[in-house]
Amino acid sequence: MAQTIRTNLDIAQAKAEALIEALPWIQRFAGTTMVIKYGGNAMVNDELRRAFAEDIVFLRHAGVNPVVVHGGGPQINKMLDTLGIKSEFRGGLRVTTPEAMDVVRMVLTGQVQRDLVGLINSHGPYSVGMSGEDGATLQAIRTGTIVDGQPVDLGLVGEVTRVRTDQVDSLVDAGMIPVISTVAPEFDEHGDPTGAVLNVNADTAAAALASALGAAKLVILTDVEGLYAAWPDKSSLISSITNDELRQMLPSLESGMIPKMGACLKAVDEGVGQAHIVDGRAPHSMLLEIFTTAGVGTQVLPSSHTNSKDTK
Ligand SMILES: Nc1ncnc2c1ncn2[C@@H]1O[C@H](COP(=O)(O)OP(=O)(O)O)[C@@H](O)[C@H]1O
Ligand SMILES: CC(=O)N[C@@H](CCC(=O)OP(=O)(O)O)C(=O)O
Repeated sequence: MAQTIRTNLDIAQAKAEALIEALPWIQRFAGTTMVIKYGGNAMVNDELRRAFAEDIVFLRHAGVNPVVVHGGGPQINKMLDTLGIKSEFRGGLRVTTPEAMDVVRMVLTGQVQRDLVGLINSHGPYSVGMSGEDGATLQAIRTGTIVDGQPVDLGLVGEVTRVRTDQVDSLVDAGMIPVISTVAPEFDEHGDPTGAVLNVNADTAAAALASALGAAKLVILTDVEGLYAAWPDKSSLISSITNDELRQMLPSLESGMIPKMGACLKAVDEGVGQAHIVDGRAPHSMLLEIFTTAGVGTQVLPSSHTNSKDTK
Protein backbone atom coordinates (compact mmCIF):
# COMPACT_ATOMS: atom_id res chain seq x y z
CA MET A 1 0.00 0.00 0.00
CA ALA A 2 2.80 2.41 1.03
CA GLN A 3 4.57 1.43 -2.20
CA THR A 4 1.42 2.25 -4.23
CA ILE A 5 1.08 5.65 -2.56
CA ARG A 6 4.73 6.47 -3.28
CA THR A 7 4.33 5.36 -6.89
CA ASN A 8 1.23 7.51 -7.34
CA LEU A 9 3.05 10.44 -5.75
CA ASP A 10 6.02 9.88 -8.08
CA ILE A 11 3.72 9.94 -11.07
CA ALA A 12 1.97 13.07 -9.82
CA GLN A 13 5.35 14.77 -9.20
CA ALA A 14 6.60 13.84 -12.67
CA LYS A 15 3.47 15.45 -14.13
CA ALA A 16 4.03 18.59 -12.03
CA GLU A 17 7.67 18.71 -13.19
CA ALA A 18 6.54 18.52 -16.82
CA LEU A 19 4.21 21.49 -16.21
CA ILE A 20 6.99 23.48 -14.50
CA GLU A 21 9.46 22.64 -17.28
CA ALA A 22 6.95 24.11 -19.74
CA LEU A 23 6.64 27.41 -17.82
CA PRO A 24 9.58 29.36 -19.33
CA TRP A 25 8.60 28.26 -22.83
CA ILE A 26 4.96 29.25 -22.27
CA GLN A 27 6.18 32.66 -21.01
CA ARG A 28 8.49 33.04 -23.99
CA PHE A 29 5.94 32.17 -26.65
CA ALA A 30 2.76 33.76 -25.25
CA GLY A 31 1.44 36.28 -27.77
CA THR A 32 3.46 34.89 -30.69
CA THR A 33 2.14 33.27 -33.88
CA MET A 34 3.15 29.73 -34.78
CA VAL A 35 2.42 28.14 -38.14
CA ILE A 36 1.77 24.42 -37.70
CA LYS A 37 1.87 22.30 -40.85
CA TYR A 38 -0.01 19.03 -40.46
CA GLY A 39 1.08 16.54 -43.15
CA GLY A 40 -1.27 13.96 -44.64
CA ASN A 41 1.04 11.15 -43.51
CA ALA A 42 0.70 12.27 -39.88
CA MET A 43 -3.13 12.02 -39.96
CA VAL A 44 -3.19 8.25 -40.13
CA ASN A 45 -5.70 7.44 -37.39
CA ASP A 46 -8.41 9.00 -35.26
CA GLU A 47 -6.32 8.97 -32.07
CA LEU A 48 -3.55 10.99 -33.75
CA ARG A 49 -5.98 13.45 -35.30
CA ARG A 50 -7.70 13.95 -31.94
CA ALA A 51 -4.32 14.44 -30.17
CA PHE A 52 -3.36 17.00 -32.83
CA ALA A 53 -6.58 18.95 -32.21
CA GLU A 54 -5.94 18.87 -28.43
CA ASP A 55 -2.40 20.20 -28.93
CA ILE A 56 -3.67 23.05 -31.10
CA VAL A 57 -6.29 24.04 -28.53
CA PHE A 58 -3.66 23.73 -25.76
CA LEU A 59 -1.34 26.10 -27.69
CA ARG A 60 -4.18 28.60 -28.04
CA HIS A 61 -4.87 28.47 -24.29
CA ALA A 62 -1.14 28.85 -23.58
CA GLY A 63 -1.40 32.25 -25.28
CA VAL A 64 0.06 31.24 -28.67
CA ASN A 65 -1.77 32.11 -31.91
CA PRO A 66 -1.68 28.85 -33.88
CA VAL A 67 -2.26 28.98 -37.64
CA VAL A 68 -2.75 25.51 -39.13
CA VAL A 69 -1.75 24.68 -42.70
CA HIS A 70 -2.71 21.15 -43.67
CA GLY A 71 -1.57 18.68 -46.32
CA GLY A 72 -3.36 15.60 -47.56
CA GLY A 73 -1.14 13.98 -50.22
CA PRO A 74 -2.10 10.37 -49.28
CA GLN A 75 -5.79 11.32 -49.09
CA ILE A 76 -5.57 12.88 -52.59
CA ASN A 77 -3.82 9.73 -53.87
CA LYS A 78 -6.63 7.56 -52.51
CA MET A 79 -9.34 9.61 -54.22
CA LEU A 80 -7.39 9.74 -57.51
CA ASP A 81 -7.08 5.93 -57.35
CA THR A 82 -10.79 5.53 -56.67
CA LEU A 83 -11.58 7.73 -59.66
CA GLY A 84 -8.97 6.00 -61.85
CA ILE A 85 -6.96 9.21 -62.43
CA LYS A 86 -3.20 8.72 -62.73
CA SER A 87 -0.75 11.08 -61.03
CA GLU A 88 2.99 11.10 -60.43
CA PHE A 89 5.45 13.05 -58.25
CA ARG A 90 8.57 14.76 -59.57
CA GLY A 91 11.05 16.25 -57.09
CA GLY A 92 8.50 15.69 -54.29
CA LEU A 93 5.73 17.62 -56.12
CA ARG A 94 2.59 16.26 -57.81
CA VAL A 95 2.30 16.74 -61.57
CA THR A 96 -1.20 18.26 -61.58
CA THR A 97 -3.50 18.01 -64.62
CA PRO A 98 -6.81 19.98 -64.70
CA GLU A 99 -8.60 16.69 -63.86
CA ALA A 100 -6.28 16.04 -60.87
CA MET A 101 -6.64 19.68 -59.76
CA ASP A 102 -10.41 19.21 -59.30
CA VAL A 103 -9.66 16.25 -57.00
CA VAL A 104 -6.92 18.11 -55.08
CA ARG A 105 -9.33 20.98 -54.40
CA MET A 106 -12.19 18.67 -53.41
CA VAL A 107 -10.11 16.53 -51.05
CA LEU A 108 -8.08 19.30 -49.38
CA THR A 109 -10.80 21.92 -48.91
CA GLY A 110 -13.87 19.68 -48.84
CA GLN A 111 -12.60 16.75 -46.83
CA VAL A 112 -9.31 17.09 -44.91
CA GLN A 113 -9.89 20.71 -43.86
CA ARG A 114 -13.50 20.01 -42.78
CA ASP A 115 -12.36 17.05 -40.63
CA LEU A 116 -9.68 19.14 -38.87
CA VAL A 117 -12.01 22.07 -38.22
CA GLY A 118 -14.56 19.66 -36.72
CA LEU A 119 -11.96 18.02 -34.47
CA ILE A 120 -10.65 21.35 -33.15
CA ASN A 121 -14.19 22.64 -32.66
CA SER A 122 -15.10 19.61 -30.55
CA HIS A 123 -13.23 21.59 -27.82
CA GLY A 124 -15.14 24.84 -28.43
CA PRO A 125 -15.92 27.18 -31.34
CA TYR A 126 -12.29 28.07 -32.14
CA SER A 127 -11.56 27.09 -35.68
CA VAL A 128 -12.41 28.52 -39.09
CA GLY A 129 -11.44 26.72 -42.29
CA MET A 130 -10.29 28.64 -45.32
CA SER A 131 -8.53 27.89 -48.57
CA GLY A 132 -5.87 30.05 -50.19
CA GLU A 133 -8.70 31.01 -52.58
CA ASP A 134 -10.77 32.66 -49.84
CA GLY A 135 -10.12 36.40 -49.88
CA ALA A 136 -7.23 35.53 -52.27
CA THR A 137 -5.23 34.84 -49.11
CA LEU A 138 -2.54 32.85 -50.94
CA GLN A 139 -1.62 34.22 -54.37
CA ALA A 140 0.54 32.04 -56.60
CA ILE A 141 2.38 31.79 -59.89
CA ARG A 142 2.82 28.60 -61.88
CA THR A 143 6.08 26.82 -61.17
CA GLY A 144 8.02 23.83 -62.45
CA THR A 145 10.92 22.02 -60.86
CA ILE A 146 14.38 20.76 -61.75
CA VAL A 147 15.02 17.00 -61.66
CA ASP A 148 18.52 15.68 -62.51
CA GLY A 149 19.42 19.10 -63.88
CA GLN A 150 16.45 19.12 -66.28
CA PRO A 151 13.41 21.46 -66.01
CA VAL A 152 10.15 19.57 -65.42
CA ASP A 153 6.67 20.99 -66.19
CA LEU A 154 4.36 20.22 -63.26
CA GLY A 155 1.12 21.54 -64.80
CA LEU A 156 -1.19 23.36 -62.37
CA VAL A 157 1.35 23.62 -59.56
CA GLY A 158 2.01 26.93 -57.90
CA GLU A 159 4.39 28.77 -55.65
CA VAL A 160 3.08 31.45 -53.28
CA THR A 161 4.17 34.96 -54.26
CA ARG A 162 1.94 36.95 -51.92
CA VAL A 163 0.09 36.27 -48.66
CA ARG A 164 -2.84 38.51 -47.70
CA THR A 165 -1.83 38.49 -44.03
CA ASP A 166 -4.75 40.83 -43.18
CA GLN A 167 -7.17 37.95 -43.91
CA VAL A 168 -5.37 35.63 -41.48
CA ASP A 169 -4.70 38.34 -38.87
CA SER A 170 -8.37 39.29 -38.69
CA LEU A 171 -9.28 35.71 -37.76
CA VAL A 172 -6.41 35.45 -35.25
CA ASP A 173 -7.33 38.83 -33.72
CA ALA A 174 -10.87 37.52 -33.26
CA GLY A 175 -9.43 34.61 -31.25
CA MET A 176 -9.96 32.07 -34.03
CA ILE A 177 -7.64 29.31 -35.24
CA PRO A 178 -7.42 29.38 -39.05
CA VAL A 179 -7.08 25.99 -40.78
CA ILE A 180 -5.77 26.69 -44.27
CA SER A 181 -5.87 24.48 -47.41
CA THR A 182 -3.12 25.14 -49.91
CA VAL A 183 -5.12 25.72 -53.08
CA ALA A 184 -4.25 29.15 -54.45
CA PRO A 185 -5.56 31.39 -57.22
CA GLU A 186 -3.08 32.05 -60.01
CA PHE A 187 -1.95 35.65 -60.51
CA ASP A 188 -0.13 36.96 -63.59
CA GLU A 189 2.98 39.14 -63.69
CA HIS A 190 0.80 42.30 -63.45
CA GLY A 191 -0.71 41.03 -60.19
CA ASP A 192 -4.09 40.20 -61.78
CA PRO A 193 -5.96 36.91 -61.22
CA THR A 194 -5.98 34.60 -64.27
CA GLY A 195 -9.03 32.63 -63.13
CA ALA A 196 -7.03 29.39 -62.68
CA VAL A 197 -6.35 27.71 -59.34
CA LEU A 198 -3.05 26.04 -58.52
CA ASN A 199 -1.98 23.14 -56.32
CA VAL A 200 0.63 24.34 -53.80
CA ASN A 201 2.72 21.91 -51.76
CA ALA A 202 1.62 22.36 -48.16
CA ASP A 203 5.19 22.60 -46.77
CA THR A 204 6.12 25.45 -49.09
CA ALA A 205 2.78 27.22 -48.49
CA ALA A 206 3.30 26.92 -44.71
CA ALA A 207 6.76 28.48 -45.04
CA ALA A 208 5.37 31.39 -47.06
CA LEU A 209 2.69 31.97 -44.42
CA ALA A 210 5.14 31.69 -41.51
CA SER A 211 7.46 34.19 -43.15
CA ALA A 212 4.68 36.66 -44.11
CA LEU A 213 3.07 36.47 -40.65
CA GLY A 214 6.43 36.96 -38.88
CA ALA A 215 5.85 33.69 -37.00
CA ALA A 216 8.01 32.71 -34.04
CA LYS A 217 8.02 29.12 -35.31
CA LEU A 218 7.15 26.90 -38.23
CA VAL A 219 6.39 23.37 -36.97
CA ILE A 220 6.00 20.61 -39.57
CA LEU A 221 4.40 17.32 -38.47
CA THR A 222 5.28 14.36 -40.68
CA ASP A 223 5.80 10.58 -40.55
CA VAL A 224 9.48 10.45 -39.56
CA GLU A 225 11.24 11.42 -36.32
CA GLY A 226 12.95 14.31 -38.07
CA LEU A 227 15.69 14.85 -40.64
CA TYR A 228 18.23 12.02 -40.94
CA ALA A 229 21.77 12.91 -42.04
CA ALA A 230 22.19 9.54 -43.74
CA TRP A 231 18.63 8.47 -44.64
CA PRO A 232 17.48 5.67 -44.25
CA ASP A 233 19.94 5.13 -41.35
CA LYS A 234 17.70 5.74 -38.32
CA SER A 235 20.69 6.36 -36.03
CA SER A 236 21.53 9.56 -37.94
CA LEU A 237 18.71 11.81 -36.64
CA ILE A 238 19.78 15.48 -36.60
CA SER A 239 18.39 17.26 -33.54
CA SER A 240 19.59 20.73 -34.49
CA ILE A 241 20.95 22.25 -37.70
CA THR A 242 21.60 25.82 -38.83
CA ASN A 243 20.14 27.31 -42.01
CA ASP A 244 23.64 27.51 -43.53
CA GLU A 245 24.32 23.82 -42.81
CA LEU A 246 20.90 22.88 -44.22
CA ARG A 247 21.57 24.92 -47.40
CA GLN A 248 24.62 22.74 -48.05
CA MET A 249 22.70 19.52 -47.36
CA LEU A 250 19.61 20.39 -49.46
CA PRO A 251 20.86 19.14 -52.88
CA SER A 252 21.45 15.65 -51.41
CA LEU A 253 17.87 15.23 -50.11
CA GLU A 254 15.23 12.98 -51.66
CA SER A 255 11.47 12.91 -52.33
CA GLY A 256 9.15 14.60 -49.82
CA MET A 257 12.11 15.90 -47.80
CA ILE A 258 13.05 18.28 -50.63
CA PRO A 259 10.02 20.64 -50.29
CA LYS A 260 9.93 20.07 -46.51
CA MET A 261 13.52 21.11 -45.75
CA GLY A 262 13.37 23.76 -48.48
CA ALA A 263 10.38 25.19 -46.57
CA CYS A 264 12.29 25.21 -43.25
CA LEU A 265 15.24 26.92 -44.92
CA LYS A 266 13.07 29.60 -46.57
CA ALA A 267 11.23 30.28 -43.31
CA VAL A 268 14.39 30.69 -41.20
CA ASP A 269 16.20 32.68 -43.94
CA GLU A 270 13.22 35.06 -43.97
CA GLY A 271 13.20 35.68 -40.23
CA VAL A 272 11.07 32.93 -38.65
CA GLY A 273 12.69 32.15 -35.28
CA GLN A 274 12.97 28.37 -35.71
CA ALA A 275 11.57 25.66 -37.94
CA HIS A 276 10.92 22.17 -36.56
CA ILE A 277 10.32 18.76 -38.10
CA VAL A 278 8.33 16.65 -35.64
CA ASP A 279 7.08 13.05 -35.74
CA GLY A 280 3.31 13.34 -36.11
CA ARG A 281 2.91 9.57 -35.51
CA ALA A 282 3.70 10.07 -31.81
CA PRO A 283 0.76 11.69 -29.99
CA HIS A 284 1.52 15.18 -28.57
CA SER A 285 5.03 15.31 -30.08
CA MET A 286 4.31 18.91 -31.11
CA LEU A 287 3.81 20.01 -27.51
CA LEU A 288 6.96 18.14 -26.43
CA GLU A 289 9.03 19.88 -29.11
CA ILE A 290 7.69 23.33 -28.24
CA PHE A 291 7.38 23.15 -24.45
CA THR A 292 10.25 20.91 -23.28
CA THR A 293 13.91 21.85 -23.05
CA ALA A 294 15.26 18.77 -24.84
CA GLY A 295 12.73 18.71 -27.70
CA VAL A 296 12.11 15.60 -29.80
CA GLY A 297 12.54 16.28 -33.54
CA THR A 298 14.86 18.34 -35.75
CA GLN A 299 15.10 22.09 -35.29
CA VAL A 300 16.48 24.52 -37.87
CA LEU A 301 18.01 27.68 -36.42
CA PRO A 302 19.51 30.79 -37.95
CA SER A 303 23.33 30.50 -38.06
CA SER A 304 23.57 33.56 -35.86
CA HIS A 305 22.24 31.46 -32.94
CA THR A 306 24.33 29.02 -30.96
CA ASN A 307 23.64 25.38 -31.77
CA SER A 308 21.86 24.65 -28.50
CA LYS A 309 18.39 23.49 -27.55
CA ASP A 310 18.21 26.47 -25.23
CA THR A 311 17.83 28.70 -28.27
CA LYS A 312 14.31 27.62 -29.03
N1 LIG B 1 16.93 12.57 -45.03
C1 LIG B 1 15.67 12.19 -44.73
N2 LIG B 1 15.25 12.21 -43.44
C2 LIG B 1 13.98 11.86 -43.14
N3 LIG B 1 13.06 11.41 -44.08
C3 LIG B 1 13.42 11.33 -45.37
C4 LIG B 1 14.75 11.72 -45.76
N4 LIG B 1 14.82 11.56 -47.11
C5 LIG B 1 13.61 11.12 -47.55
N5 LIG B 1 12.76 10.96 -46.51
C6 LIG B 1 11.34 10.54 -46.67
O1 LIG B 1 10.51 11.71 -46.65
C7 LIG B 1 9.25 11.35 -46.08
C8 LIG B 1 8.48 12.59 -45.59
O2 LIG B 1 7.99 13.33 -46.71
P1 LIG B 1 6.44 13.22 -47.16
O3 LIG B 1 6.09 11.78 -47.38
O4 LIG B 1 6.23 14.15 -48.30
O5 LIG B 1 5.69 13.73 -45.84
P2 LIG B 1 4.32 14.56 -45.58
O6 LIG B 1 3.19 13.83 -46.23
O7 LIG B 1 4.22 14.61 -44.09
O8 LIG B 1 4.52 15.94 -46.18
C9 LIG B 1 9.65 10.39 -44.97
O9 LIG B 1 8.60 9.53 -44.60
C10 LIG B 1 10.83 9.62 -45.57
O10 LIG B 1 10.33 8.45 -46.21
C1 LIG C 1 2.17 20.33 -55.55
C2 LIG C 1 1.89 19.25 -54.55
O1 LIG C 1 2.62 18.27 -54.49
N1 LIG C 1 0.83 19.43 -53.74
C3 LIG C 1 0.43 18.50 -52.73
C4 LIG C 1 -0.57 19.18 -51.81
C5 LIG C 1 -0.89 18.39 -50.56
C6 LIG C 1 0.33 18.21 -49.66
O2 LIG C 1 1.34 18.90 -49.72
O3 LIG C 1 0.13 17.21 -48.73
P1 LIG C 1 1.24 16.56 -47.73
O4 LIG C 1 1.72 17.64 -46.84
O5 LIG C 1 0.44 15.52 -47.02
O6 LIG C 1 2.35 15.95 -48.57
C7 LIG C 1 -0.23 17.23 -53.36
O7 LIG C 1 -0.88 17.35 -54.40
O8 LIG C 1 -0.09 16.15 -52.77
